[in-house]
Amino acid sequence: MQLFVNDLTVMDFSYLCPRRGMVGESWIVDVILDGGLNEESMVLDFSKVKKQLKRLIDEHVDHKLLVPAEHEFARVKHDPLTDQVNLDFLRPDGRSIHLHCPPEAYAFIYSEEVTMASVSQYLKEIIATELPDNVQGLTLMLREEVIDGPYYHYTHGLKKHDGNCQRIAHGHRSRVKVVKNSQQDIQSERYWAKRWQDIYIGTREDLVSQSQLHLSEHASELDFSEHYLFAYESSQGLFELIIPKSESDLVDTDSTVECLAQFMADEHKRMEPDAEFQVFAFEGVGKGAIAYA
Ligand SMILES: Nc1nc2c(c(=O)[nH]1)N=C([C@H](O)[C@H](O)COP(=O)(O)OP(=O)(O)OP(=O)(O)O)CN2
Repeated sequence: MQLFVNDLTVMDFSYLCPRRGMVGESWIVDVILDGGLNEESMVLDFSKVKKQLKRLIDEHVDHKLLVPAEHEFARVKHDPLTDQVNLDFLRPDGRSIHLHCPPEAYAFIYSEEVTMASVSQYLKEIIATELPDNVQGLTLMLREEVIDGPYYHYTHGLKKHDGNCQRIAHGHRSRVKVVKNSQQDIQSERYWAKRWQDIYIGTREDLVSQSQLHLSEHASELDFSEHYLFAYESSQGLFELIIPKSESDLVDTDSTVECLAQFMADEHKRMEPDAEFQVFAFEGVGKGAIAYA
């Protein structure tokens, strides 16, 4: 017998890609369980499927940075004294990425690439150990939201959030809608899809100098003029990130979706002061903020 649950959850996370850098993603999870019936004549109570599987997925992927631990660019070092993990992703041509964060900020995928297949395998191994004996098989199907217009992938961290969004490198794949003078404006939507294609959105007040960071031996060799350096401390610990300027954008506010929607609306108003703008900024799938300028 097979049991299925579609739209079990949406995983919002970022991953490291040798070519694209840091990529924000939102993947929808569908699941199929194979097994015999238990004493309730069920493969597994839907409520348990939803709660237990979602909890495991949240714990192991959601709001984390996924690292392709077997890629030749990846260097990982745990400091047992501080319980911080240094991650260096040594992309060539000055595009390396470096982090110094609590262990919970990362998920290590033992593969050369982070793909739907490698993440599904990683989660399957974790979830399989927690299933009751009558459930013998598990299939996880990951998919992107179908978006019939422009969208972007961004990574950010919300230092004031009291949950996992405080992690400095988690992200989303998000659609955007811009209305200019009461008409949907595809040109403006394409502008944001290009500007924020694979972007790190940092808050200007989180910029620090190199002397304020815990640099790994790899990061200390960098040309710092080509990188932004961000750091903050929040309830889960100390978060530090060094990332190429060419793959980042700066805002003067926090990067909540409310602030990003307003940032976009204000940018349009600055470029065309005589027009009226309404921006629908999504954060992942099915939620977001609307701003006016
Ligand atoms: N009003 C706002 N609330 C939250 C914002 C925001 O910008 N404005 N942002 C976040 C985080 O960035 C987070 O990444 C949002 O992800 P989400 O998956 O929705 O968060 P949850 O874990 O709470 O939801 P699940 O569906 O359970 O994964 C948070 N809030």
